[in-house]
Amino acid sequence: MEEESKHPRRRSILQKFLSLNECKELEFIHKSCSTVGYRPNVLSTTLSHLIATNSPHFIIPFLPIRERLKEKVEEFFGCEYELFIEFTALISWTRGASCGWHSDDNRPYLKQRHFTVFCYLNSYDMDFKGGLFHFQDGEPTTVVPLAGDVVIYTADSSNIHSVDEIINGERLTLTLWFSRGSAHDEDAKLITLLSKHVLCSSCDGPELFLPLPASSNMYWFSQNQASDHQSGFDICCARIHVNGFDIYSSQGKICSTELTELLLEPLQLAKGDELFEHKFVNILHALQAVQFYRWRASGWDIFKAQVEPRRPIRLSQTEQGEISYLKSIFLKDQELAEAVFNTVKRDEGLQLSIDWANFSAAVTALEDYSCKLGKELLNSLPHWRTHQSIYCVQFHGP
Ligand SMILES: O=C(O)CCC(=O)C(=O)O
Ligand SMILES: [Fe+2]
Repeated sequence: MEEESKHPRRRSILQKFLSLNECKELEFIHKSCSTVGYRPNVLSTTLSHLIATNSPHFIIPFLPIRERLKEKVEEFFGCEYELFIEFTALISWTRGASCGWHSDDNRPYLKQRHFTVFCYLNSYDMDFKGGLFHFQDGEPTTVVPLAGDVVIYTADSSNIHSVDEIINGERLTLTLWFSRGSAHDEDAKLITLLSKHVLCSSCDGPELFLPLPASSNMYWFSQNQASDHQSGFDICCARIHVNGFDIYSSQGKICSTELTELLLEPLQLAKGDELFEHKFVNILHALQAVQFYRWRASGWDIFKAQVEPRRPIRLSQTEQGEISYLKSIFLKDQELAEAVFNTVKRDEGLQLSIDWANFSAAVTALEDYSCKLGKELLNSLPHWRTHQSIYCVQFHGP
């Protein structure tokens, strides 16, 4: 009771708390790494998933944002130095997803969640239709998701809320829950995972952080729950497809028993009758390049002059046939894939404007970007282990 009267605040909207580039960078990570979520039509990227798929370096861009949010939540609710981040995830909702009235601690196993933070990474009407957020009572009642805006509220029953059904597009948030209980500290769990996964794989240098796909079920999107891969689609192939690319397997003849393994093997990207010569280590690596290009596409002129354009190779009829065959396997329902992932208004021109010289520059820039994050991770990890806390470590010198 006393706690209530001292801190009666229950919610706040922080406008433009994240920069547009922060939103875009997290969008890149989500679209490169997400898996099908815990509910139909929902996709998610958790930090532990990034570690498990050999992409722990992608945790780095979350750190300054997590720190700023923690500070803000503690300040707003008057609990400085008392909170722990319980869970961090990128979550996207696609057509058909919605959520009725509820509070965020409404299950016995969720009682440790004391405060909720939703950062909107894209915008209502521009990137998706539907998906308005409502509080059952009090002010504000309705929140219109806009890229960069953040909603913070107490996770208890004083903040009953709902989200309208998504009509179209992909609605993306960075979601965090905060707890007063140190036993629920996400950092401690992540440090344990990082210590296991990273220390053993990093001996040869950070350039080895190439993605490693999880089980193929985790990427299979289907309308019916009991998915046997006979309907629906692979989300990685679908994202590559809606960006105007195809995948080509250089593994020679396709043997049907090994099809599910195929996406774990080296493959190439194609567009129309042109094949890009670069070999990606697996589907996630190819997807990363496509999403990176999409993220940075506007600034490529600077890079273009610095790289030798790699000439595309013309595909033969047989090779084009193989591409169509792969599509028929991994995009069983192509119409559904397009309906789920096609954006609402933006980037309509992107599919038409792919230029292999620019794309090649993007692949090189992605390597530099990943290498920089990888180095930062490897330098930070000993500090995190010592302090049992994940934070932005300041490095001096070159
Ligand atoms: O994405 C949102 O705006 C809210 C979603 C929500 O209420 C939840 O995941 O508990
Ligand atoms: Fe909720």
